[in-house]
Amino acid sequence: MHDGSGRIHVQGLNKRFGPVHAVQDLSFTVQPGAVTGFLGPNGAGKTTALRMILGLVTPTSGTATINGLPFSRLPKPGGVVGAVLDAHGFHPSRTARHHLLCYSAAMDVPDGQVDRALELVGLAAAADRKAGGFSLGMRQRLALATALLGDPQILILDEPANGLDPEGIAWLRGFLHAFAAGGRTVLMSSHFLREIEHTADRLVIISQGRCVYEGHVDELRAAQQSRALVQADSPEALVNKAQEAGYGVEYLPDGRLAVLGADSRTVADLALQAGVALYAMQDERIDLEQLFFQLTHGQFAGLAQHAPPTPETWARPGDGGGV
Ligand SMILES: Nc1ncnc2c1ncn2[C@@H]1O[C@H](COP(=O)(O)OP(=O)(O)OP(=O)(O)O)[C@@H](O)[C@H]1O
Repeated sequence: MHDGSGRIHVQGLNKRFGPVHAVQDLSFTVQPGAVTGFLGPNGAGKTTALRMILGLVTPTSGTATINGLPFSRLPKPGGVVGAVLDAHGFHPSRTARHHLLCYSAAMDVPDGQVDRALELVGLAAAADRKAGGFSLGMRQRLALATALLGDPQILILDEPANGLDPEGIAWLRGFLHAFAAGGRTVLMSSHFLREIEHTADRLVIISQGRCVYEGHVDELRAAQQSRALVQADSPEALVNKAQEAGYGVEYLPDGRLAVLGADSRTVADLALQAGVALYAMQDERIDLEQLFFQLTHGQFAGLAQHAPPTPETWARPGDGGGV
């Protein structure tokens, strides 16, 4: 039964495993009607946080609630949350349908939901094939079908795009968008911003167990100002015109101008108004991946000091280096 909220609320969550402080004072909210990407480098604490939300790991302190309740107190949790933490736990000799029937019986869900779930994830044609012969992409879909059995309000997916080919990623994106557009909630983890930036509407980025960003993907892009790089025959006249229009301008060492927050089309219009000829224009795109590295820098600090081996490391004695 859906109560119309579909909100996940994490407040001051901490988890220690002996000396490892896996999740540190983590707070964020996941809203319904959107896909929220839960992002962080390897070891950032994503899986631990998801497991705490799902009541599989006990927090050292803090709370995680779904629709205002801890997972363990949700009435009929299968109808509220469907989760995929691992797409590998299938009995290899069981068919996809048989696998789902085992779960539907355990969840007290009508058997009709099995065929619906297989249809929803595009596995209807493979329903009677053994899961042991499934590709990684098919296993991901079967895991998703399992999560959908209870017709949940919320999907929590740990690295659902892992191992998917581009077609599989595009399919997953369309699936999750439609699910969220119907007013439901998606929380999905990933360690690649690129993999998630066109799927997620909102982002929660963590590093070393702490939240370093929570907000819309577009806001993150906007935080990194774009700029147009131009070569002008009369830079001073263009600078004056751009400043009049409210744009900041920087002189680059190579003689070009960088007009901050503008695209090349806007700068071309300004140049036309100022009677300035332009010889070259380039839009500098916002590199979200770079921003992600900056935000999670602390996590990589130790690794960065350990430079990868050089080609000399692999040279065998007596190698002349020629081919
Ligand atoms: N059961 C456990 N016992 C001890 N340490 C653990 C346990 N589970 C996780 N950790 C540690 O907690 C930290 C966070 O791990 P976690 O798996 O939550 O990160 P993650 O962001 O999901 O990483 P990845 O993207 O590599 O899966 C890591 O240092 C990990 O080694």
